[in-house]
Formats: sequence, structure tokens, C-alpha cells
Amino acid sequence: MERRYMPVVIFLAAITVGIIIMVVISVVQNKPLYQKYKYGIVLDAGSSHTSVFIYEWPAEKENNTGMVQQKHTCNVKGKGISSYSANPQGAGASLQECMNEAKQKIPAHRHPETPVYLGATVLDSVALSLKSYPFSYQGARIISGQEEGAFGWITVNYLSENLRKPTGTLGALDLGGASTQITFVPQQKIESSDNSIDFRLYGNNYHLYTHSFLCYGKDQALKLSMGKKLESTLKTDPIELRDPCFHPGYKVPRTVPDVFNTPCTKELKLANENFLHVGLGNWSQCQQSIRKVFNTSICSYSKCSFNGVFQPSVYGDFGAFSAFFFVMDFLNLTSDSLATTKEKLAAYCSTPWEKIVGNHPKIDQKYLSEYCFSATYILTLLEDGYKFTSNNWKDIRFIKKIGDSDAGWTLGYMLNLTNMIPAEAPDMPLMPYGGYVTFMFFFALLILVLLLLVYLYFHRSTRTAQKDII
Ligand SMILES: Nc1nc2c(ncn2[C@@H]2O[C@H](COP(=O)(O)OP(=O)(O)OP(=O)(O)O)[C@@H](O)[C@H]2O)c(=O)[nH]1
Ligand SMILES: [Ca+2]
Repeated sequence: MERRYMPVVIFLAAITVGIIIMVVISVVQNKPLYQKYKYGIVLDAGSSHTSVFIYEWPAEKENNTGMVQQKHTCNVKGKGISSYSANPQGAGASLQECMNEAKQKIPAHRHPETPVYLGATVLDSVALSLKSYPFSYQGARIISGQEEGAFGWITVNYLSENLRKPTGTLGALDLGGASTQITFVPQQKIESSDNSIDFRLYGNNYHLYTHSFLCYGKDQALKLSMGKKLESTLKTDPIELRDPCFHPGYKVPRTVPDVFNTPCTKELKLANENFLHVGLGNWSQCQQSIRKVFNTSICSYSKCSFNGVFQPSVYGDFGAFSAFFFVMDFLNLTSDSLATTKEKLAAYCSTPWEKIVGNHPKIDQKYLSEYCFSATYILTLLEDGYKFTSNNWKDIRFIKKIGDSDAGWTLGYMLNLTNMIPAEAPDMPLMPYGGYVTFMFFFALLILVLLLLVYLYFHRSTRTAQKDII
């Protein structure tokens, strides 16, 4: 190559090296920092249980949707702290095992900044006990039914990453032991302000319908239903309560206070307090008896669910969790049509109790004996109560988790209290880091190829010039 081209080549080589250095520096410079994690603890003190949820998220990405994930959950032994009203000291002590697990799961240097939230019913001794742990106790709050519904909705939509778009969100159906909630974005106007809640999340406005039915969790609904049967039968037959929602051959002695020991059922004084709870296993009679706990004849709005509560028509897909999942999953009814569900349930309810026990020797007989009732109650609540039909039954997804996180109000509650869902969408990087590195790599490669072509062009034109001279 002629000496006169050398400066050009040196110049081009210098540019190449400069560009490669620039690319390497910018790739290293923008590499995400070492994942520092933050943690949060939420205690769900439900009517039938208490659970401790530990959440974690990358510290510098907490405002991005979907970043908070459930790291661990621990169920407090026994019926949970709500059952310690007579022995408050026992409530705090019952948390010890789960709170010590939390100390193991969360790095010690993060303990002082890890918030602890206690939701639902509270006892002072629990607050005292929670303050004794090295976490940052943020107090206890009684979660209203409306909040329980709304936070459950936030949880399922945060985990499904639906909160980056204004439409296409998932409705939330939560069935507890004492209460049940329905929350969704309706197509019609919400006629009662008590049932309306507005959120602005990631720059999107959501106008939600929500309602919580106290006493319509599955445990209380069973008492309501048995109470109605007792009122009508025990006056005539003081010995036996013949129940179509329990299996043939099921015979268990009970007392009237067993059924009426709750504010959900009005007091019933009967001369004879002892009776035999006898199963008949007749599904259609069971459904008829359950329908009696729903009052669908009163409604002062354009449309109601039951007991005079306004409800717009259900719309879109729904996530049904907690006991909706426990019951329908146990009976393998999570993916059947409404008609098939009814057929399967009728067959299951008419199965003799001894066969049911024989097929499930390890299942707690308290839960096992109630699946026929609970599943029939779920069907009646969804179809007669919320007006789901055979056409949109397929839009109900019975779920326990989304990814590794349980569906329920606790994640939404923590996200709300820690302001981790901004009203406005945070700026998103032009491209994810991986895409950025790939782009810069191919950009550098392109520069190299171009410079090689230039060099070859010069080289060839020099050779041609030499030949001409010869
Ligand atoms: N079959 C079955 N039932 C369960 C299980 N865990 C809880 N349950 C029952 O399902 C119902 C709902 O459970 P939870 O969602 O924990 O209810 P909760 O939060 O205590 O009730 P609320 O205070 O009304 O929200 C209760 O009747 C529980 O006894 C389970 O693993 N299997
Ligand atoms: Ca609950």
C-alpha cells in the first residue's frame, strides 16, 4: 500500500479503537447494579387462620410493575390469632414460630428497614409481640371488606402485569371463612357510592365495583344454612337435622349453640340443644336449601346481586381464589363447564360418607365432610348471587397463585402502604439491558465491517494503480 494512504488507515484504526472503547464503557456503565433486595412482611389474621407473608423486590426497581414477589409464607398453627379473644397473650405467642422463620429468611442487615403490617382483626398482645421482633412494625389495621376486595384486585392485576394498560384487567373473587368479596371494572354505571372505588395506577384510571358480604364466607354460610334448617325442622323433629348437603351415612352429634355461636345467625332458643346431623346427599335439595340464605327478591337499583346489594353485570375474566380454589381444586372442578360441574357435584354429594372417607384417609374430616356443601354454595353464590351464567362460566379462573405469589389481599395491601404502585408510570428505559448490549455489540461489529471494507477498497485501488503504472 502506498505510503500516502497510511495516515488514512491509522486514522480509521484510531476511530475503530475509540468506538470499541466507547461501546465497552457504555455497556459496563449501564450494567444493572448488583441486585439489592428489599423486604416486607404482612400478617393476614383471617377468621379461620393467620398467615405470615414475606415479600421481596429489587431495591432500585420497586416502582416497576410485577417486581414484588412472594418469597415465603408461613401458616400460624391452630385457628389463627382471631381465635384468641379469650386468651390474648396466647395470640402473640402463637406468632413466634412464623416470625422466627421470617428472621431466617430476611438478611439480618435488612431487618430494621423491613416493614411489618398486620391486617384484619387485632389483639393488643399481638401488637406487643410484633414490636419485640427486629423489624419495623407499622401497626395493625382492621381491613374493611371494601379494602379486602380492592387489595385482592390490585394483587391479581399487579401479578398479571395488567396495571400497565387501562383495560383488560382481571376481576377478583375472594371466598374466606367469614366473608366473601367481588371486585371488577364494570361496563355499566355504579349506582351506589358504597360499592365504588377509584384507583390511579401507573397513569391509568380504574373505576372499580366492589362489595364484601360479611357472613357469606363458607364457614358462616354453612351456619346460616344449618340455622335455617334447624329453625324449620327441630320444632317438629327435635332429634335429627336431615341435611341434603352432607353425604348419605354421615351422622354427627351437634348442639344448637354450635350452629348459633356467631353474630351471623340470630339467637335460636330450643328446649333441646342436642341433635344428630344426618346426611342425605341430595344435591338438588341441597341447592334449594342454600338458595334460602340469599334474598334475591328485594332490589332498589336497576339490578342487584342479593340482599338488596347493587351489582352491575359481571364483565371480563375473573380470578377466584382462597376457598374458591381450595374447594373447586379438591373436587377437580376448576376447568369444567357449569353443566358438567353440576353433574359431577350431584354424583359426589350422593356418594356414601364411608366411601368418601375411604378415598381420602388423610384429609381433615372437618374439611372433607363440607366439600359437598361448600362447592354447592360456591355454585349458588356465583350463579344465583353474582349472576354468572353457563356462557361466562369459562371466564372464571380458579387460582391459588400467580407465579410464586398467593392471590389474596396482602400483597395489594403492602404495595399500597409502601407506595410501590405510583400513580404515574415511571420512565421505562429505551430497551432492556440485554437488548442494549446486543444492539451495541452489533453496532460495533457493523463499524468494524465497514472499516474493513474501506481498508480492502483502498488496498485494491492501490494494487490496481500500481498495475497501471507497470
Ligand atoms: N379445603 C381446604 N380449606 C381450606 C384450606 N385453607 C383454608 N381453608 C378453608 O377455606 C376457608 C377460607 O380460608 P381463608 O381464605 O384462610 O379464610 P379467612 O381469611 O380465615 O376468612 P376471612 O376472614 O373471611 O377472610 C376457611 O373455611 C378455611 O377453613 C385448605 O388448605 N383446604
Ligand atoms: Ca381472607
